[in-house]
Amino acid sequence: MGKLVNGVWHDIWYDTKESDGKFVREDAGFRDWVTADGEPGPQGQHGFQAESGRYHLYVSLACPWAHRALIFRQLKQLEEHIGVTVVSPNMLTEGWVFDEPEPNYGLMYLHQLYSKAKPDYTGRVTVPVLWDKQTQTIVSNESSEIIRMFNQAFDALTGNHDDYYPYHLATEVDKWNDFIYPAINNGVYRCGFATTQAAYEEAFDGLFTALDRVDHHLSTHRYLAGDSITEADWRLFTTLIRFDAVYVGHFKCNRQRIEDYAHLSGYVKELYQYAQIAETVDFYHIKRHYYASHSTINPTRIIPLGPELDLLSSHGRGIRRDM
Ligand SMILES: N[C@@H](CCC(=O)N[C@@H](CS)C(=O)NCC(=O)O)C(=O)O
Repeated sequence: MGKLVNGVWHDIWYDTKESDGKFVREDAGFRDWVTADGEPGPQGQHGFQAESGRYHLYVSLACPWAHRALIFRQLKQLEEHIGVTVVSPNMLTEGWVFDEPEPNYGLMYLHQLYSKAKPDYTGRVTVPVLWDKQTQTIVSNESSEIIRMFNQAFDALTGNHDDYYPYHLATEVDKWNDFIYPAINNGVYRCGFATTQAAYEEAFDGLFTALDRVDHHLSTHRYLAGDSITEADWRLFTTLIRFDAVYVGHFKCNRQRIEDYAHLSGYVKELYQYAQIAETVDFYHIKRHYYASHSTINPTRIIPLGPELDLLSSHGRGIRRDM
């Protein structure tokens, strides 16, 4: 694990000294936007035109943020239009690496792609990365924005108009995202990467208070916003699906498992069983990455064999109705 400083790779772990032992995630460095016609993005970001075969997605199958992008590529039938390269699950001294040279330039390290885009780049080298082969640069390395682009920019090419951020639910989806990101999506990392007892306990309390609240909501609602699956559900899903396999043990998020929740347990199964989603979930990569890469947390790098997960049995969510 490390970062680029002025385009040069340094092998350094997260610095929590300045933040009382709390893990603070860095903002993504590339924030441009793909749009149907190349017009600027919603906040005036530089626009790149949606074209078949022009963009390439670099992901880790372990990473919950990259998983969002992979899910949207699948849901929106972008497989033929946007190529994908999966990094090795082991993130060690060179950060994310490729098991074999990546297909566009034969690079071995993801940080080489970042310095190709910006030779003096300073920042962490994260997945996902949406790469533009035409101008040879990173369009975006922010998953929440990549999935918004995938949700509609390529609709004319794919003919798929499914909308996971519909206008009439946008405020509600944003509200859920704002609640779930700090406490749950990033909350598990704040537990796992905390370096003081107090920072861990604060993250732990926030995490389980938030999970309790979501579980309660799901007792009377099938999904988070409205009566169909939205972006907010997929964003929550990528954390929930890793929870019992990794976060309970490795990140010490162990008050209870998702399987022990009355409603979250069925909800995560329903999303897992949604068409083509199970094939985006790879527990080998998930377990291997966390347990073998974070040597400060697990110095022996031993990867636990369990738990046995039951994700294919009946989810029991079909009869629920919004109230
Ligand atoms: N804000 C980014 C966060 C991505 C992120 O932090 N990815 C992790 C993997 S789960 C990563 O690549 N970490 C490498 C590092 O921090 O050095 C997003 O949502 O796309």
